Amino acid sequence: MGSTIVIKDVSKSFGKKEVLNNINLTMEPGQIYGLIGPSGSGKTTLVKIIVGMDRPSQGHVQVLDTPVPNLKLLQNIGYMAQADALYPDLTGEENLAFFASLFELKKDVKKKRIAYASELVNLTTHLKKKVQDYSGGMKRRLSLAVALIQDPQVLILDEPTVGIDPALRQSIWAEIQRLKTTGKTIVVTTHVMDEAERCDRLAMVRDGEIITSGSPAELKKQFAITSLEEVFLKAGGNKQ
Ligand SMILES: Nc1ncnc2c1ncn2[C@@H]1O[C@H](COP(=O)(O)OP(=O)(O)OP(=O)(O)O)[C@@H](O)[C@H]1O
Repeated sequence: MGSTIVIKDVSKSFGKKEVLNNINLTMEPGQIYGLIGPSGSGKTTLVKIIVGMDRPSQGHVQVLDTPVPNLKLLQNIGYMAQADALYPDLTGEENLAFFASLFELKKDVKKKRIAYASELVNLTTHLKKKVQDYSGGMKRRLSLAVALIQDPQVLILDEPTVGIDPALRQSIWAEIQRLKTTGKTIVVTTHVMDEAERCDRLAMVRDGEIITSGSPAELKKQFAITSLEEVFLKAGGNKQ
């Protein structure tokens, strides 16, 4: 098998507005990739194209050697969107059961996955509550549990820890690191620099282009500075 994700010459326009310009990236198993860049730079558009929710205007994407979009691929892609896509009238548990039912999971596996995912995001004691009564952070946590429910090979997390308190953020990151050691490919968009530090590779997106990429240490070296925050400000900040 080749790379998990191959993004080749991808551009995307909405009407006359070009949002992505000739993106090329490959992503390998057992690695965490961070997409960082200012608001509106195109990160969400890029991850939606990887998932197959948006189509590129030019270029193409392959995930697990399969051209995107492909319905079967969704069994192997866990996607946590920036906006929570949950059913407010259902309980947390019912939401998880519903999303689990979209995948080919045996009954006992499904039960275990629901227990694992709700435990991971610390929602076990709130599973019987309706989602409309959840706080914003609880909804984010449930969305993360949904993304993990089918034990996908590829995890795509769009700002996964926004609204999540520091202690839980630590445990979620510990789990992301563990999942990586099982060979999964993880893509995270983030504005949080200590999260960017935890990625193996970073791609900095600005105005729809990848202006630089490399490991956190490489980027710091390239810009001769010690913190990623400075890399962000130097390379990713407002255009002068
Ligand atoms: N469906 C759409 N129609 C028109 N313009 C869009 C659409 N989706 C995104 N855009 C535009 O594309 C640009 C990139 O948006 P995108 O959400 O990808 O940025 P982002 O880097 O993820 O931002 P943030 O960090 O704030 O989430 C923005 O200017 C946005 O307004």
